[in-house]
Amino acid sequence: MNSYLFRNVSVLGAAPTDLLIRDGVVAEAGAGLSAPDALVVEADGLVALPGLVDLHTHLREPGREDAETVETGSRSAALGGYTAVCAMANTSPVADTAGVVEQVWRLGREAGLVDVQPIGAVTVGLAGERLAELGAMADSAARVRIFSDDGHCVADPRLMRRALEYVKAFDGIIAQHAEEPRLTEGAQMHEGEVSTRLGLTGWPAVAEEAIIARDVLLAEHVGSRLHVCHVSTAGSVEVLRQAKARGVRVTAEVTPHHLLLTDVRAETYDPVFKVNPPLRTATDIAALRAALVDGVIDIVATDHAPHTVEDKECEWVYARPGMLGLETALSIALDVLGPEWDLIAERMSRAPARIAGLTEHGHDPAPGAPANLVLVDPAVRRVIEPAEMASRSRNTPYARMTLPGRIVATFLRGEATVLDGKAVK
Ligand SMILES: NC(=O)N[C@@H](CC(=O)O)C(=O)O
Ligand SMILES: [Zn+2]
Ligand SMILES: [Zn+2]
Repeated sequence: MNSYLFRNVSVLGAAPTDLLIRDGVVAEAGAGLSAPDALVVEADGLVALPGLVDLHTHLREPGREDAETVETGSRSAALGGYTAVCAMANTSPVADTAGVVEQVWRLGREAGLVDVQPIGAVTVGLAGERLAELGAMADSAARVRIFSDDGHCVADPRLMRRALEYVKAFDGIIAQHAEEPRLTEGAQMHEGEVSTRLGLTGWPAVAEEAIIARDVLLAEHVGSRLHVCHVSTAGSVEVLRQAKARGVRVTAEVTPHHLLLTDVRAETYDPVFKVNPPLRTATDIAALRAALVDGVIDIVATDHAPHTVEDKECEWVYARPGMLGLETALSIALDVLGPEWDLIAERMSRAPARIAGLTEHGHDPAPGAPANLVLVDPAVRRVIEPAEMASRSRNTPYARMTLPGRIVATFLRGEATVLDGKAVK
């Protein structure tokens, strides 16, 4: 096992110091450390953060290895500064059995670039009809604690209630894709001025808000934990604000793209901007940003959703919804929040690690902490080139945009997964 000595690193923006990484932990911190056996990383100008944790990643394996694999998605994650990702269940076959979640978990260990924590499906085949074997997935080697039918909403309120009740026994969470399906039939983009002008069927904000309102009431009624995926509207923020004020056990995420891009992008008819929930308005963005700062929204999660060229470079109405996110998330956060390192560490590492129960992750780099961390150069501005991404897919909405921040190095349990901005394996 290698040891590393970071010279003159700024831990979360503090005055520069040295950090010694040894045996998988941060062994020492302080000025002028020496360790003759350690590999030296000259870290002037670099900021050390706890390794990022993504609560919402689509790795596509098993079933759509042409779009992403556990390995390529893990590499994408490491390059984005992540040390752990939660893999969504909408694979083929669906991750609705102990067998499939164990397979994904094992593939993650084999790739060895980030910790891959499988999410289990709530219902068999994501069909929304009967509960999947939640207990068996929880007891499996993958130790599943988060369950989600993401891509689909658990629309049946009785099923949602039973799922919330069921996972309470092992402090599990239901992560809901909040979309009332009857209100979004045929929907192509946010329902508003732009959809009217373009003549595309709208996805109204109320389709999200109505499900969140229902679910916080259900979670309150049964005393269970609810997590709301990809919150996208100002109205959702208000529902969550009220629920949290009443003490409902609800957490919520926002994606980088919903913090930055609006429905006006649909004017290009470029399906790279087609996503679920859809890009909303500037008013929504302002509310989401404020909620992320004040804590009504707990975390940033990427909803990294790779799709092949065939599924994406076609007419808007035929294109699959979804965008890449892992390799650009920290840059978007920096762009949106500025160098607010403590806030970024909280929303992108500590809080998601807490919610997911990933106890090895989300620790600030300090003596005794597991060495899951990332070194960022905030001074660099980089041009996003889809062809340079490690993801097997190319559907980034940020192509050719200039964004702040470069991930210089990522460490998983004290071993580099990224060095000099390049994946180690
Ligand atoms: N976000 C998306 O537009 N697509 C996701 C599913 C989802 O997150 O709902 C996908 O799996 O492609
Ligand atoms: Zn979703
Ligand atoms: Zn998703």
